[in-house]
Amino acid sequence: MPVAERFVSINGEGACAGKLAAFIRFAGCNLRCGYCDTMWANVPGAAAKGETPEQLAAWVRQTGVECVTLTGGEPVLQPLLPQLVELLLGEPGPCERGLRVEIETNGAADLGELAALRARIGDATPGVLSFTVDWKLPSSGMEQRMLPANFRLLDTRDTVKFVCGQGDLPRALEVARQLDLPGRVPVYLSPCFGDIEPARIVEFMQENQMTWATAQVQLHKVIWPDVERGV
Ligand SMILES: C[S@@+](CC[C@H](N)C(=O)[O-])C[C@H]1O[C@@H](n2cnc3c(N)ncnc32)[C@H](O)[C@@H]1O
Ligand SMILES: Nc1nc2[nH]cc(C(=O)O)c2c(=O)[nH]1
Ligand code: SF4
Ligand SMILES: [Mg+2]
Repeated sequence: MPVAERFVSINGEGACAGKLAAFIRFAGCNLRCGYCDTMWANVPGAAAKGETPEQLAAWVRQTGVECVTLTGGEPVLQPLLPQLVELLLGEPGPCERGLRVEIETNGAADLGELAALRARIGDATPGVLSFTVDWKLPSSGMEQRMLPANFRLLDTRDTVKFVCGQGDLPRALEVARQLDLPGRVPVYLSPCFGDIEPARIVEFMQENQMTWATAQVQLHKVIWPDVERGV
């Protein structure tokens, strides 16, 4: 599998924000979001080290952390991802309750196989798998690529993330309602970094009584504003 980088940091996004996590970033993506902060990992021929699922699972074990984030680029494009996920879910984890494996995915890669794997494995493995799925909004330039079927596969273990740029907030609310997310899947609203004031997101939530949504700023960019890799 083409690994652009792997590192331990605190998770800066999603339901595990603030917790130590082992990150594996795969090279290559099927989208080109205008704001992408990891374009360096997406370009054809991006530097990547070939590693097997077994090697990656061994590295995760050696880190000693409980949370694992599989990201990219677009991790769901990797044909061996289900194999890696199955290995990770079978790991005992540092606290003997298994690993919390999170897949960060863009909404434009079919989640059917991974959702079926999760249903098949069920409670038989110690680990837990969750999907953090973006719905790309107009400012990304990629909204037409979203696969609504992906969002029907999600439940309370998962997260739908709306990265909001200028003018995107009303569309995020409309999509959340159309996809029947409130009360069914946790929803996070995150500012496209540097593009809109986070306070604008909070105001919008207040104006629209979005009690079901969570506002979130990318924590790692607050802590390490000028560092692009390895955090
Ligand atoms: C780099 S992407 C990799 C995973 C997958 N390709 C995706 O888009 O979800 C990880 C997360 O970073 C977010 N992201 C990328 N650039 C961003 C930016 N400039 N501001 C805020 N979030 C950003 C994406 O929207 C996504 O939720
Ligand atoms: N610290 C940190 N947390 C993250 N959570 C999701 C990330 C990603 O790029 O998918 C990310 C990242 O790049 N760094
Ligand atoms: S889908 Fe994710 S990795 Fe791909 S361009 Fe968009 S933000 Fe970047
Ligand atoms: Mg990132």
